[in-house]
Parts: sequence; structure tokens; C-alpha cells
Amino acid sequence: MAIALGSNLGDSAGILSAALVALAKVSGLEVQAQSSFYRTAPVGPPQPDYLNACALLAVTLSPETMLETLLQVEQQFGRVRRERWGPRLLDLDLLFYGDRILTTPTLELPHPRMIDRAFVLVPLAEIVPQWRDPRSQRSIAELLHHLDCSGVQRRSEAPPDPIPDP
Ligand SMILES: Nc1ncnc2c1ncn2[C@@H]1O[C@H](COP(=O)(O)OP(=O)(O)OP(=O)(O)O)[C@@H](O)[C@H]1O
Ligand SMILES: Nc1nc2c(c(=O)[nH]1)N=C(CO)CN2
Repeated sequence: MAIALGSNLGDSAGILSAALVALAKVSGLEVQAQSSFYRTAPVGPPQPDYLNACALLAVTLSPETMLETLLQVEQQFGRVRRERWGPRLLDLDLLFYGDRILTTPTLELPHPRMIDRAFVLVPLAEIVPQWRDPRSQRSIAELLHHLDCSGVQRRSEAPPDPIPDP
């Protein structure tokens, strides 16, 4: 499964890195790959630029438990829910879970807005370029073809793949 990370308040690079460390400590969850960090123009109301990234996770947790885990890590980093699409210290979204298509009152998979967001698809293409949207069957490259990527700028190299514990 994959997640998107975003922050546009505080030390965004430190927050995204620390959130990935916090997630890697959750039992039943392994961070398999993470993208570079990207500075991205805000979508929605006027607000500071975001730092965005994506990560690929191997999990034994259900989609619902994963969503709860992401909400807990958001709260750990002091996220206060205010206006929709407004500024935040940390936003974690579940992008997809295998090729499951799911709609419950609290969780929709794949994330319904991810295919319209260059700030999600550009980092995602780095770590899972072969992914296809199970609804439209379109590849990331096909989806990106229709999007304006001019507001998405790479800020850091992806770290090397994690060395497995002995
Ligand atoms: N795939 C998903 N990933 C994360 N949250 C989801 C997903 N599908 C539904 N939700 C629901 O959306 C709720 C609101 O999420 P959030 O506050 O992060 O929205 P947002 O970041 O303002 O906007 P967006 O969802 O467009 O990124 C969550 O509490 C969760 O129940
Ligand atoms: N560039 C960018 N814009 C956004 C982002 C984000 O992560 N990056 N998140 C939002 C709330 O989901 C609203 N707007």
C-alpha cells in the first residue's frame, strides 16, 4: 500500500522525516520505499507552499486499522483539524491498498482525489512507476499527462533503501 505525506507549517522536512520514523516503529508495518521531498504550490485556499512525499508500505494491518494509525500519527505531530484543505503540520492520506476499491463512511480507496493531484502522482511515480488506477486502469504516466506539474519541484533526494535488520 502507499501513503501521501504533506506539511506546510513548522519544520516540514523534519516533520515528514519524523512521521516516517514513527510509522516504521508500528508493528505490522514496514516502510519499503520513500520518495524525494517536493516543494509544491498549494491547491485550495491561499496558504504557504507544501512539502509533499509518498511512501510505499508493506502491512499486515487492515485498511481501516491503517487509517486509524495514520490519524494517530497526525495527532502525534500536533495536527489540528480546521478548515478543509487548509494549512497543516502533517497530513497523511492512504492512497491505495493493493488494487482494492472500497467506499465506507470513513475510508475511500484508492484515495478519490489522488489522480487529479500532481503533488501526489509526481512523488508516487518515483517509487511505484508501474502502479495503475484500478478504477480507470490508467498508469501514473497517463494520469500525469493531463496534469500541470509546474508547481511541483524536487527538493531532496530519496534516502537509500532501508537496510533490513539482521
Ligand atoms: N483514502 C483516504 N485517506 C485518508 N483519509 C480518508 C481516505 N478516504 C476517506 N478519508 C476520510 O477523510 C477524512 C478527512 O481527511 P482529511 O482531513 O485528511 O482531508 P483533507 O486532507 O482536508 O482533504 P483530502 O482528503 O482532499 O486530502 C478522514 O478522517 C478519513 O475518514
Ligand atoms: N500542494 C498541496 N496542496 C494541498 C495539499 C498538499 O498536500 N499539497 N493538501 C491539501 C489538503 O489535503 C490541500 N492542498
